[in-house]
Amino acid sequence: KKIKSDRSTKTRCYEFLNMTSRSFAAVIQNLDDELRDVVCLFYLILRGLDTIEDDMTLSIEKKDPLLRDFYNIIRVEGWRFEESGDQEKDRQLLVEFYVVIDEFLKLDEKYQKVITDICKKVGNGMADYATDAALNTYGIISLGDFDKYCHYVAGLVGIGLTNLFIASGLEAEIATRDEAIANSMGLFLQKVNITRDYLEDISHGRCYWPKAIWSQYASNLYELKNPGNETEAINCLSAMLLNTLQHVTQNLTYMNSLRNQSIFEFCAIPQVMAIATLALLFRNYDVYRKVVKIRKGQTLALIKQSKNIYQVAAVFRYYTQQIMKKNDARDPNFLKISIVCGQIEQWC
Ligand SMILES: CC(C)(C)CN1C(=O)[C@@H](CC(=O)N[C@@H](CC(=O)O)C(=O)O)O[C@H](c2cccc3ccccc23)c2cc(Cl)ccc21
Repeated sequence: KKIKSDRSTKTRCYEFLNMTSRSFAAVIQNLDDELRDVVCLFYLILRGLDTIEDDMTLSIEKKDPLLRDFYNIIRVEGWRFEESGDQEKDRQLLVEFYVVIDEFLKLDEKYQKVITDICKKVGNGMADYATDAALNTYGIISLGDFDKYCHYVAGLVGIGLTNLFIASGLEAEIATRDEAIANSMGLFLQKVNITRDYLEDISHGRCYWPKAIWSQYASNLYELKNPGNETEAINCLSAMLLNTLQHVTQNLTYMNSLRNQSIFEFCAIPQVMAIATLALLFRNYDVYRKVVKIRKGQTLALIKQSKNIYQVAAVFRYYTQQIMKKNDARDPNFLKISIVCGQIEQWC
């Protein structure tokens, strides 16, 4: 009986992984044996946290303790959560969360320690911002707030992954130990998602674009998408791109320090997707009409181009040149964008 339940709980975890994240699940399953289960569980635990944070049907009184206590919850055998409302596939993960917990508690202590530590920091960070959103104040005012929020929801994931890579013994390079560049890996991905998801987020009454940026182009974030403000909207988008591009050279340094092939591809694929998405978003008014995504065919081509640092550098060089071509001298960010693109091309 026990053996059967072991097989089914681990299998069930991978079913959730494939259910909750399309293309990325394959990348995780491609990791070396030592890290595959660890990263799969880390991903599912973070997905559980994210589902609770994103659930607009949960009152702040319910949500706050759940987020702050999640690092303990992942040790409570049998725990499940049935009140989560909106996203069906994510909801099912929480209904059967005890499966993730069972597998998590089987991990080597050194991995449990890393994941617990990150969960505690992410949970508290999310709870801090959830309160702001509940109080309906714009939680993200300054560029510092922007980097802090992204640190909580994505930068810490980079730091956690780096600690898992080092704990596994598959990576030892000092450069990856530098928390600032591991943090930067996450900030880049999250800022691209935030820039891309403008319409979806404001339709849910959430806004993650920092006031320090949008207030230079409109008196409120919702106004940006109104007819007649096209030029301001496009230039605001450039300012978001400029803020996001600043992480690229650190990320290239991080990827250049990786030695394990499966870890390299695991880290490189989301980065090349992100730069391709960012280039597509640049000066693209569709951001204010729908969620702009790169085509499936482009995704597959990019995955093939993520095998080593030379290929990744070539991809970054290509999309940086695409951005330079679209750059417009009338845009107040024109010069700064060309400078940061120059720095990226220099690195490559
Ligand atoms: C918020 C986020 C960027 C951290 C989410 N995040 C990622 O975006 C995934 C990619 C992903 O989920 N893609 C989605 C597409 C999409 O959702 O837009 C897919 O289905 O293909 O990658 C990241 C991720 C992968 C590799 C290295 C990383 C280093 C620092 C931070 C995050 C890192 C991720 C790794 C883990 Cl373990 C957990 C979450 C993530």
